[in-house]
Amino acid sequence: MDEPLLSLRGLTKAYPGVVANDDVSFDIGHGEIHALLGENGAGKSTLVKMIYGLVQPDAGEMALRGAPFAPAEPSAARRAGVAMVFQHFSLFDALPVAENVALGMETPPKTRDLARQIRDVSEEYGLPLDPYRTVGTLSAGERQRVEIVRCLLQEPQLLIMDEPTSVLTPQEVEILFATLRKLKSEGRSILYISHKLDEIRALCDTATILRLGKRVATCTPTETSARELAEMMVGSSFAAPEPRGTAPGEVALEVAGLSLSAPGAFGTPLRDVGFELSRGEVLGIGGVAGNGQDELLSALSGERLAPRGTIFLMGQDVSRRRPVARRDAGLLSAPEERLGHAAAPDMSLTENGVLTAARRERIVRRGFIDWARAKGFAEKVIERFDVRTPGPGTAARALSGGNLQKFVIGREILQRPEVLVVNQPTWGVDAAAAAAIRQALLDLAAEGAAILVISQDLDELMQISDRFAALNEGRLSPARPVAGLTMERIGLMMGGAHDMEVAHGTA
Ligand SMILES: Nc1ncnc2c1ncn2[C@@H]1O[C@H](COP(=O)(O)OP(=O)(O)OP(=O)(O)O)[C@@H](O)[C@H]1O
Repeated sequence: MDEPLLSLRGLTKAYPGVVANDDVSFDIGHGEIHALLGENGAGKSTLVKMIYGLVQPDAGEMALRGAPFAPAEPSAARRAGVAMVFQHFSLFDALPVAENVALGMETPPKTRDLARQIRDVSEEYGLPLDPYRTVGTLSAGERQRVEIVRCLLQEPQLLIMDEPTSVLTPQEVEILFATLRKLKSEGRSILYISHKLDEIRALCDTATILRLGKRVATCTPTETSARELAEMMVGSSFAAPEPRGTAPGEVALEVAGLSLSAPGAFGTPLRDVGFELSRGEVLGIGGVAGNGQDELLSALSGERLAPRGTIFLMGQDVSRRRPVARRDAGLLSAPEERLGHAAAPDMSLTENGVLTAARRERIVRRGFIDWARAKGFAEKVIERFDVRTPGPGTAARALSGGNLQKFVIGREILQRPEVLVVNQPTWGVDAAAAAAIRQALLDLAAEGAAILVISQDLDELMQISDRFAALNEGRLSPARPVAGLTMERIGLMMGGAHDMEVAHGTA
């Protein structure tokens, strides 16, 4: 089997102001798990979009099993045996699994037959899924299974996955890896985009590294250290974040007895949430996605008002204050979903800066927007946080995911919050940029701000938090100092075994 499954030769794609892929060539073999690595904006998404027929190359060619391959649209790629699982799922919450799968098919079978096929495939590949469950009730990991099973029903030869583990628990990651290894054993190939270098080393046979749109190397990840991989991506070495060891000061944020009903049919209610957060301190909140993370952020930011007497900022009850008033008082936040929630996709970075910094940066005065000041602020964020973009006039949607994330977090940090609440601050951000964001959060804490980091990345929380608490079905465990916390204890906290201590204490 000398001939590769897919060969890429000289692929080039330019956008205004940036060459997203520059003369990229490499091969993907049969039965190979091939990692695609690179910093934010290196061109990974653009490359896989060309393979999947979503974007047409300006130059270069592809061959699938030796035959010319130039899909004009995704359905052509699918017919040729290429399937893709996106980072953002395209599922309808109100419909059951089987109907969601049917919607993506050109000639769907009867629901009963399709349900059987879904069961068969999900059992065969170890991805348990009930075809009749409503998608809105599924966890992020289960939704991803729907997308994977939908792809597997097409019997693909090449499965493209864009950062699949960012929404999964450690256990779910293991299940996914077992599935991918089974596909490999059947001779199918996988192109795997990820920023998690340890995972790539555990799973992938080969890795291609892109930097600034060019292929810089193709290597064997098991023979290359995570540090070497990261350095190939950035082209230099970078420093891991260092805590500064400040002693916590007075309490800046206090939450007590905070209960809120679920915001919609598929949300999570908050149940008697309480914690204290001091100046100079980083409190990490972990937990599996969908356990109240978004709801906690909206209650703290003021997007949803909380019952009186539940949220205190520097001793003042802000529970009934709206977002603008909370911002004025020094409580700033950055939600998880960067496009649509944290940033308005069609607005420029300058305009997106105005959205949250209007008052604190004195961009709006006497009802007028000072555009020079607005642009200056956006430029400052771009420069300080190394946001790769042609300039502040660029629309938010034209930025790569990681670069927009750097902008969204940087925009809040530069407003010098008293309390900063962030959800998934480094989601989809490459290793070097993630280290820079974490360092910026630690620096902010060292300057006396109180920081609440909600994240599904346990390594991140262990690295930067002073104390850790877990959300489980809308309940928050007591916060514990991170020093001395074992993985087993963390697992128990995430699983909701909050009363362990009490039980032991009274035994
Ligand atoms: N539709 C578009 N219009 C203009 N520029 C674009 C468009 N899509 C991508 N780009 C630019 O092309 C470059 C490569 O982006 P791409 O999304 O492929 O990177 P990536 O490696 O997938 O990044 P990330 O890891 O952050 O998702 C970036 O500079 C990006 O801003």
